[in-house]
Amino acid sequence: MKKYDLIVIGGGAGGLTAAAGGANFGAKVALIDKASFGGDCLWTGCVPTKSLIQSAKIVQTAKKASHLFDLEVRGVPNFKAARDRLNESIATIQKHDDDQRFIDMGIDVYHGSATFKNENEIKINGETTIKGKRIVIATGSRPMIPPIDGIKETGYLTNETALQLDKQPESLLVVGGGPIGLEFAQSFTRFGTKVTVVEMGATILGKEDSDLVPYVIDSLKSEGVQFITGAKVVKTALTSAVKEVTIEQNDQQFVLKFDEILLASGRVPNSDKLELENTDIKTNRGYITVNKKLQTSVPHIYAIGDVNGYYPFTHKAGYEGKLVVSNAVFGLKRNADYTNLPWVTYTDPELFHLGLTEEEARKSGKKIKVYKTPLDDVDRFVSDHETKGLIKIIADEKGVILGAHAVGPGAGDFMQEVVFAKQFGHKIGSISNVIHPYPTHVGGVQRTADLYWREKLASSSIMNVLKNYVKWFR
Ligand SMILES: Cc1cc2nc3c(=O)[nH]c(=O)nc-3n(C[C@H](O)[C@H](O)[C@H](O)COP(=O)(O)OP(=O)(O)OC[C@H]3O[C@@H](n4cnc5c(N)ncnc54)[C@H](O)[C@@H]3O)c2cc1C
Ligand SMILES: NC(=O)c1ccc[n+]([C@@H]2O[C@H](COP(=O)([O-])OP(=O)(O)OC[C@H]3O[C@@H](n4cnc5c(N)ncnc54)[C@H](O)[C@@H]3O)[C@@H](O)[C@H]2O)c1
Repeated sequence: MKKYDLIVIGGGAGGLTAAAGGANFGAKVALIDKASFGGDCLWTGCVPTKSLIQSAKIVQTAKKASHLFDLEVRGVPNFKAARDRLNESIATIQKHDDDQRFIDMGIDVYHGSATFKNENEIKINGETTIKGKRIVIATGSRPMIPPIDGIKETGYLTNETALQLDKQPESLLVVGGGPIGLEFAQSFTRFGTKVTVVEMGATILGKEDSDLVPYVIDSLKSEGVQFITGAKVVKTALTSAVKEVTIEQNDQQFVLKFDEILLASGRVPNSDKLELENTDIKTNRGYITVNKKLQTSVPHIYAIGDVNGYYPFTHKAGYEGKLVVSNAVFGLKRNADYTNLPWVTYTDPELFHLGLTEEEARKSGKKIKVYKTPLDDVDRFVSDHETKGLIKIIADEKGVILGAHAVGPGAGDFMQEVVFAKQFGHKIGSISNVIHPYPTHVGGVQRTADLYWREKLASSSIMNVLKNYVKWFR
């Protein structure tokens, strides 16, 4: 039986980082995946959806150009061409996740389903058994299929199938108003599908700062997306190639008809096929329980990425992949810390999230200050005619950044400066003191930080002294 310092189960964002890191530092590593390496992000998540979003943006820009500049733009956008483009993106990025790259690092690569024989031995496809001193579980998550009466018989799409359609549906019901649902809803709408989103909660994007969400709602509505909130799908049926959907809202039921249904109502962890019953690994609703060092209840076995239930993002899985190398390969005792973990929802306008929302900050009991700049106060957005949006930074009384949120074109990029400042303990005032080129979108971040000094000076007695000094000096 082959023996390893580190066995990594799952070759996605988390597992690939952990395996490469371990091998770089001289550990003997085995990397197992039941499919090709790359995981959800590469094949059915971030990469193809962002490619589709960009294609849809081109279509939208063409429509806008036609409206604004009397350009003649005619015809129906070719949905299949968008699919080809996203597959091209996958193929190009896949080269970084090729088997050979990991073999060249000295890693033993296995393709097959991994199961625990015991707490040190892993079976691959029920045949080969390998032994590891330390094991990292990085098996990710998959779409949750909600318990809707008739859904299986009616048929549905998930992020796994919606990206490879041959034919664009004329009408689409999206179940779930989270990031997956909305990114798909807007893209399909821009290509001409009539999209309705049903969301169980009182609002879509329920985890986001409530000041920002209306901008996304307005933008999607103006493009034709319909929202039904505080509602759930209770029943579906297939009648002469049309999907009949019974929706319940305020104790009333009504039926709508769609060509397709996309389920985007959350995720479930891929832990159920690992035969964890042969170990003492504990789970909570299927998510593998870990401590801050990312150890499971069996200390030499770690769990990273979506499967541990914390923040299902690629960059979080990558962060944990690096951390687990420190802990499992070097024997350090580093804790995971998500205080400075940003995320972005790639609707148009984009939505950026870092740290506490205003609601959370107020609930924390701290005395807080909220600094806001609407994008129509930022020259670059004004000259772009892209003024729908808001930048918001939440700080404590001393200017320590607690949260930062923005909605607007490119918010995911122009807000990164705040992540740097927050992570390295720079206060909001420091952002104001950095020279920003004019006119940039990130200039809006500086403008928001300027508000801190403006308020400080206005409320300070030094201001009166300064005014008297200036009078005297003149
Ligand atoms: C539509 C969509 C869009 C997204 N967009 C973004 C985005 O823009 N930005 C962002 O940060 N995140 C995004 N995400 C989330 C992101 O894809 C995940 O957080 C990330 O892929 C998690 O990485 P992971 O390593 O935990 O799991 P994965 O990358 O999913 O990797 C898990 C791997 O484990 C393998 N595996 C599972 N079980 C076994 C087994 N028993 N034996 C062997 N192998 C196994 C799988 O084949 C897979 O390759 C998106 C997700 C979706 C669904
Ligand atoms: N841009 C990004 O970084 C990005 C993009 C896509 C996904 N992701 C990650 O993937 C995770 C999963 O995304 P998601 O959008 O599927 O999940 P989510 O949990 O964020 O949102 C699902 C939504 O569906 C609603 N819902 C659940 N059951 C329902 C039902 N039966 N009827 C109507 N509504 C229902 C929930 O109230 C929720 O608002 C996210 O948490 C996110 O972290 C990230």
